[in-house]
This record gives sequence, C-alpha cells and structure tokens, in this order.
Amino acid sequence: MEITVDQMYQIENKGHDMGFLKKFMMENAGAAAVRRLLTKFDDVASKNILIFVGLGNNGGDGLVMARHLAGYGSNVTVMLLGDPEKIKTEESNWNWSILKKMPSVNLMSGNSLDFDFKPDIIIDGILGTGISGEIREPYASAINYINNTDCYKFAVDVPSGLDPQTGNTANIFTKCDMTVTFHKMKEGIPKRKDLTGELYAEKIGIPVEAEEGIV
Ligand SMILES: NC(=O)C1=CN([C@@H]2O[C@H](COP(=O)(O)OP(=O)(O)OC[C@H]3O[C@@H](n4cnc5c(N)ncnc54)[C@H](O)[C@@H]3O)[C@@H](O)[C@H]2O)[C@@H](O)CC1
Ligand SMILES: [K+]
Repeated sequence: MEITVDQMYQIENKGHDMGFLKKFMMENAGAAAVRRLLTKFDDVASKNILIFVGLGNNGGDGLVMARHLAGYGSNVTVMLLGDPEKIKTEESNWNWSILKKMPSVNLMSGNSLDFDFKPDIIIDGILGTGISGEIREPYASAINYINNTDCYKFAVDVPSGLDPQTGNTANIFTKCDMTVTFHKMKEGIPKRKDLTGELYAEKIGIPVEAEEGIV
C-alpha cells in the first residue's frame, strides 16, 4: 500500500497531536534505518561512516543514525550542510544538541568537502519529502561528492533529488545501494529502484488511528 507525501505529512501531524511526538518518530526512523544498514555488514565497528545531513528532518534522521552507529563502534563523521543555527525543527535541533555532547561523533558543518579519511559507508540524510525544485548549494556539491565516491551508500527515506511523490528527479540526485523509507511507501519511490537500491519501508510507531480519515 503506497501513500502520497501529502498524506504522510497529515499522518505525521495527527500522530504528533495524539502525543506520539515527531521526536519519537525521528528516533524510531533512525533506529530502524541503522538496523537495516547493519544487515549488510558483519561488523561496522571501526568502519568510517560519513553522514551528510540537511537542515530539515531528513537530516534529523541522519543525526539519530549517527548516535546509534557510534554505539556500534563506528568512526562516525556528521557533515551538516549549513549553519547549525539554521537547523529547521525542534526535533532535529534536539538530536544535534545530543551529538554536541558526544566526542565519539565527529561533527562538521559548513561547505568544505575535503575529509581526511576515505568513507566505507556514506549516509544520505540530505533531502527527503521536503524537496522542492532544482538542487541548491551546498546540497548540490554534497550530492556530487556522494556520486563520485566509491563506497556503500544508504539513503534516508529517499535518495536525495528523487521526488518521493512523482518519482521525477531534480537536476542532480544520489544513486544508492539501499533506501529505507518510513511508515509507508510513498508513491514515487518504487519507480526508481535504479536509484534506491534495496528498498524497505519501516514502521516507526505512529498510532494506526493517526491514519483515520487520511488513508
Ligand atoms: N513524515 C514522517 O512521518 C516522518 C518524516 N521524517 C523525516 O522527515 C523528512 C521530511 O523532513 P522536512 O519536511 O524537514 O524536509 P526535508 O528534510 O526533506 O528537506 C527540507 C530542507 O531541505 C531544503 N530544500 C528543499 N528543497 C531543496 C532544494 N531543491 N535544494 C536545496 N535545499 C532544499 C529546505 O529548505 C529544508 O531546509 C522525511 O523525508 C523523513 O526523512 C522522519 O523524521 C520520521 C517521521
Ligand atoms: K535522503
């Protein structure tokens, strides 16, 4: 059963109003994404994992993944594509604040893309259902970096640049080995399995009643 992006936002807001806060959805999304990623590696301890995060909640999911992966002993670097002051939402900011207290996670922000390590895994938490229009900097350079780097690539919710509603792509977009979307599959994502790689939809604990009148 696939839903529209608009339905997803309505379900998310209704779940939040019921008390299942977006902060909880983000936690479950990040945790479910890590569990799927771990099925591809016997051991992620000491693997170099580079997580690109945008200023929206797609980025927030990536921040949750960073915290979980540090717990598995990975060398985690988070690259925030913008100014921390410009993180858009309370739930994403909440996760950034936790990471600032975790020396086990290397936090970077701004737009320099020269890293002093070769990533074994790249996580694309740049853009999700909030994509609109052609890709602007610094997201564009990050997407190009991801496409030009040879390693395992994981997309949070949807490969950045692919519109999860229509299945159309923007001027640039990531091509990943695995994609985990949340709650339910969005209509446009399965149209581009060449970009998603292995594709999964993971439940994130939203009360089933949050769908009433929407789906
Ligand atoms: N819907 C749900 O139930 C849940 C959604 N979650 C995550 O939330 C995401 C949606 O979060 P948001 O609504 O904050 O949106 P996104 O995080 O997808 O993107 C919004 C950000 O990207 C920027 N942006 C949009 N189009 C751009 C372009 N063409 N070039 C450059 N920047 C652009 C916007 O200015 C904004 O800063 C989902 O994809 C998913 O990953 C999760 O937290 C779990 C729960
Ligand atoms: K993404």
